[in-house]
Amino acid sequence: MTQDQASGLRMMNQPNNEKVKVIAVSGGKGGVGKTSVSINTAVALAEKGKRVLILDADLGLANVDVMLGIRAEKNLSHVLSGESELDDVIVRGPKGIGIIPATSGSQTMVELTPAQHVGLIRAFSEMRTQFDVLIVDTAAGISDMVLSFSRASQDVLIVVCDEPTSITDAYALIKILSREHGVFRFKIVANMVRSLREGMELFAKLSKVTDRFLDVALELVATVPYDDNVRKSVRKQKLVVEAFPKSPSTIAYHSLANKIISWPVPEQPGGHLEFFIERLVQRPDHHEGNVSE
Ligand SMILES: Nc1ncnc2c1ncn2[C@@H]1O[C@H](COP(=O)(O)OP(=O)(O)OP(=O)(O)O)[C@@H](O)[C@H]1O
Repeated sequence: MTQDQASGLRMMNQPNNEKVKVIAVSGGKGGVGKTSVSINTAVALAEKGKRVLILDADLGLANVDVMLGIRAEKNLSHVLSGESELDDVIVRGPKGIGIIPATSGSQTMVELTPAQHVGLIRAFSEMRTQFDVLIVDTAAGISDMVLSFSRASQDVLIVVCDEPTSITDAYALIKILSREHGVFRFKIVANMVRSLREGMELFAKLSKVTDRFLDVALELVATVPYDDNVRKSVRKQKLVVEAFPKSPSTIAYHSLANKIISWPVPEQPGGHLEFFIERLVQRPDHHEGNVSE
């Protein structure tokens, strides 16, 4: 689809001009806590009155719905194949958050075909469901899908934890996003840390290498403590923010949610998801940097 076609679709289908904040949550490495950060923060935002939608773009492994014990009849694969619209696959989670489930684990669709990519862009431009924040829980690694969602989002959150490969994989992701996709600002979440200090040290480790080799700006936006209640609540198929409202990680997710609310949404003519779709269709060499300058 060309950009012109994309504009046409938007003009036909955008129901209103509400501004939407789109945040990609990435990590480079798997298992760092991306999904936990995405859904707990989503529920914290919902508790503050925001309408939140999570796109589970972790196409290799269905995650969000499993973590919440939700049985989804339809998922992103039905949208990609053109059988369903995005509005029809959205399932409701705690506090009314909307979830667009990923394809099931049996389907290995880590990379999208060009036709599926076009289908996804069309699906977004035709979506009628109203929301204030879209959180894209991307897959681990640096597939095209991760790169295009990160490029298209206003804010890119990178989750890291204290494991050597977490820092190197986060660095690899930041390098490719900055060098080839025009993303220069990154918001770092230090996860599973034993102390605030450990979080700051982790951030310092990553900034040291990015400052030396890349032209990017990193900001530490959250330090989520290691918290046994995260796993305990998963076993109950609940989220820690619901099951343990006073737990240290819950407090950290709420503080991240408050920050997210304070981040400006860039002024875009037409509003809604226009910029997101625009940037999903953009080729990597046509970028201008993240929008949240
Ligand atoms: N703050 C935390 N304290 C303790 N355990 C945590 C914390 N955050 C996440 N975990 C645990 O770490 C494991 C990995 O978390 P999660 O599934 O959210 O990671 P992920 O990065 O999305 O992984 P994947 O890429 O494999 O989907 C889970 O067992 C989760 O319960």
